[in-house]
Amino acid sequence: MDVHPDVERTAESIATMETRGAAAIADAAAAALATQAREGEAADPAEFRAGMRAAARRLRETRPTAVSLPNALRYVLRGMQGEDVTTLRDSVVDCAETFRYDLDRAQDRLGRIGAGRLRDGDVVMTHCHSTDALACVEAAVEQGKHVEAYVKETRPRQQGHITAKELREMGVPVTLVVDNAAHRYLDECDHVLVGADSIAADGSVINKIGTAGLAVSARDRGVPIVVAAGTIKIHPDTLTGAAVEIEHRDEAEVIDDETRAELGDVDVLNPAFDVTPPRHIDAIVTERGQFPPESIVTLMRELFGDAVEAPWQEPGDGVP
Ligand SMILES: O=P(O)(O)OC[C@H]1O[C@H](OP(=O)(O)O)[C@H](O)[C@@H]1O
Repeated sequence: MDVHPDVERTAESIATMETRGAAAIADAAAAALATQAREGEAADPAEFRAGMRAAARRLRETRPTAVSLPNALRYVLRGMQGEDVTTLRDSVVDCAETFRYDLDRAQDRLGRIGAGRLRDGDVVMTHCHSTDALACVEAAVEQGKHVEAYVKETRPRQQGHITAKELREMGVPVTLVVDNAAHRYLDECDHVLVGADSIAADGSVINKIGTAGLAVSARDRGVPIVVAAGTIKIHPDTLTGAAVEIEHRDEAEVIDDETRAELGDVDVLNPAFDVTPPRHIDAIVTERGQFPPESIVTLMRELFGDAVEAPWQEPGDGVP
């Protein structure tokens, strides 16, 4: 079934990482579902529902690791109610709007909670670019605290440059370092502050590749590791034992054509994420408060219950 061109464009933009970051992906997916509902050409309720499921599947298949994407799709499709096309359409559009509004508010709230951990004069080390992590720094700055940052470059896509720029816009002094220099500068830092793409039931944090190594180094240097992540990053499937799929991206992000030719027969791996175990994490800051990683499972049960639906599936199709 064809999906609305806007859904196709959004899916492309997520897959190519023009739209990136777990929260931004969730927001874009909800907006695309609203467009599918508003502008899709469905003759009857069954066709409307099938069109919504097809749009959700197209968005779902773009990137596998950030659970904010399927959580957004679940939220919007669960709100799809009605016996005629107009009611169905309105319910999806309303639900997508509520989701996007709540996502924004949740980030503001978690920012204020995370800011409570930062004292005047603190230095943070960041990895990749996380809007949740930056919300904590921004709130601290708004409270009048002076915060400085060591920003890891984050190979291969160098999202650290985005972080550096946004911190500078907040007036935060920034020192950009290559990833391998993190250990050297941790003694000058009071916190490691990162985001998350998914949080598993045991409190493991799945985030940009390099987070796990940074956490090991930070433990060694006695620097607390704080993960800023809205509850949209909680991965309900892990409650029943499912593993979080780690995305592997193209080798072209790591080496160019010329280097590829020089290297010859060499395998290149480009995993986008890694898993930091709960024992290396001090706190997970959400809009519902901050939690030790081990207690995330309680929040997960409260928010998602035990049954995880895949509302984009066609009836009778067993594959989520
Ligand atoms: O939701 P926010 O906090 O903005 O971002 C969360 C995480 O999403 C990013 O992944 P990518 O750059 O899309 O691969 C980073 O891993 C970042 O920590």
